[in-house]
Amino acid sequence: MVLDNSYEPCDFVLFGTLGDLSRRKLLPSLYQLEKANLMHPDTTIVGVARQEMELDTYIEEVHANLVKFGEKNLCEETWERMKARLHYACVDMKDVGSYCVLDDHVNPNRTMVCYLATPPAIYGDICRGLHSCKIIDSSVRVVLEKPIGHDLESSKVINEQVAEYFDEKQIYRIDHYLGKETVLNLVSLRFANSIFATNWDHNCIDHVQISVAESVGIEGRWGYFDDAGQMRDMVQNHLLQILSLVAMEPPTTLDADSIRDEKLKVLKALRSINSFNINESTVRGQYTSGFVKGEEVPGYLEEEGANTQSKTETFIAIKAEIDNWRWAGVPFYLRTGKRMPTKVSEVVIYFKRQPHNLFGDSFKNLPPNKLVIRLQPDEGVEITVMNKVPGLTSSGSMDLQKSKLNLSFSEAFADERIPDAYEKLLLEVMLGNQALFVRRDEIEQAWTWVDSILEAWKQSSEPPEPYQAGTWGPVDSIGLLARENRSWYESKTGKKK
Ligand SMILES: NC(=O)C1=CN([C@@H]2O[C@H](COP(=O)(O)OP(=O)(O)OC[C@H]3O[C@@H](n4cnc5c(N)ncnc54)[C@H](OP(=O)(O)O)[C@@H]3O)[C@@H](O)[C@H]2O)C=CC1
Ligand SMILES: O=C1O[C@H](COP(=O)(O)O)[C@@H](O)[C@H](O)[C@H]1O
Repeated sequence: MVLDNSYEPCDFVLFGTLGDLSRRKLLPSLYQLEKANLMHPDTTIVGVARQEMELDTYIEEVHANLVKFGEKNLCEETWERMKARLHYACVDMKDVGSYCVLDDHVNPNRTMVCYLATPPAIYGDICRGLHSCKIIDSSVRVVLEKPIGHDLESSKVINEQVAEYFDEKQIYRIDHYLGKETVLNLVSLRFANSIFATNWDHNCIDHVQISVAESVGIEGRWGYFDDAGQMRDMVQNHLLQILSLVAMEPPTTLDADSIRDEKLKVLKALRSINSFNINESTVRGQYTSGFVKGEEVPGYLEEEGANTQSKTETFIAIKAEIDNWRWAGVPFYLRTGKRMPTKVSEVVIYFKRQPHNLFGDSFKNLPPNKLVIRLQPDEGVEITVMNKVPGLTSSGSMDLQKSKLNLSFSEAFADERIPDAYEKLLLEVMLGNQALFVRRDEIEQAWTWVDSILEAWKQSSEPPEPYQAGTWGPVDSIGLLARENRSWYESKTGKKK
């Protein structure tokens, strides 16, 4: 990409610049944009935190973080350019009076991007603080990190607090999965290929599987995770966003609202899961100690800081149904968990079997065609097809074999570096394009669906099923598909389930 005339410089103000997300993801992503010459020469980066700090110390801090979490061997020329952009402002984000210091760092004649890498509980305080020093006008953009709320009600409160000062057109809600190259590729795969565009419905598709497995546990985040669980941490946002992109109708254009309107319709069409259908539609689990990649790991209840009575789920499998014309009768099976054998995210489309068998008794059960979209790692797309085995047979019958047409991005685009999701998203905010950010109504609709499941679990008083770390989740998750004569896709990168 090359910067064009429409790309304006901005003051990129990073609230929570000393926090984990900023250090591990945001500052390294800004560095990569710098390296790729995608930062406007006049753009500045203003780090904001509550610690008193000289600019030189902040610069040293950023440098150390880039080395630790970004590139070991920083490109000196890139770093010199990035360093020249850095400012630091000390603000107690809960103290309205402390925001005036920002006047010394931002230029009122330029676009200001406020990235709130702080706990969502203080988003309202930050907006109030910015308002108090008269810094907000219609050109200011605000970026909100997830999770926005804990349920529909608290999400509405946060959204309202921000909406008091910012119009929806100024608000960029992050779901970092929308910045992943392969998630974006769902749109091109579906709508740039007529072979898929015309076969993408209940006439041709039997069912869809979306799996997002992680081998890590909760990584020292007990306080946050135990309150959230896998449902709020992964399903409410990432899995429902992937599902929406897979299931949405073709948007009229690729502009932000066309895409978001279509995603919203999918979320609205999701059949409610409640106490009547909770047992047949969901399975939740909690990991016990085990081995992941040969290393012994503790169970969830033995993690540092754990409450040993916790019933929080670390694994979920859901049979989701979309009540609309396109998807009637096509289940979408979602599965996500911590401490699974490997890190792998995939969407697998199972097409319907052939209506009639031409190939004799040995091929009575021809396997269905499958489209496997590997989101991470080993990003790529694979289709399984049946082929004639070359050669002659005395009976004259045809021998068939299952083969794979495999497009691996690392081979096909060997010279291209796959950017981190945050690089893409930060660039889009600076360009002022909201297409990859989640609109308020989408977030609230997703909460409506998720809250109903959480409420049904609460009423059932059943604890999550234990599963050993290093496995693919509780046995019942296999049953969720097996009772419909289906099974989970066995990932190439993973072990047998
Ligand atoms: N870390 C991650 O991988 C991910 C994080 N997120 C989201 O990103 C956001 C930030 O998370 P994370 O970086 O992990 O959190 P951290 O707690 O590591 O960082 C938050 C930062 O906000 C600062 N802060 C909090 N309150 C105030 C205040 N009153 N005044 C000034 N500064 C304040 C903290 O300052 P101090 O250090 O002084 O307390 C800290 O630097 C959260 O919304 C989180 O949910 C989302 C996805 C992944
Ligand atoms: O948002 C989150 O995502 C990560 C997984 O992200 P990925 O890009 O590594 O797939 C997850 O580990 C974390 O718990 C969650 O908050």
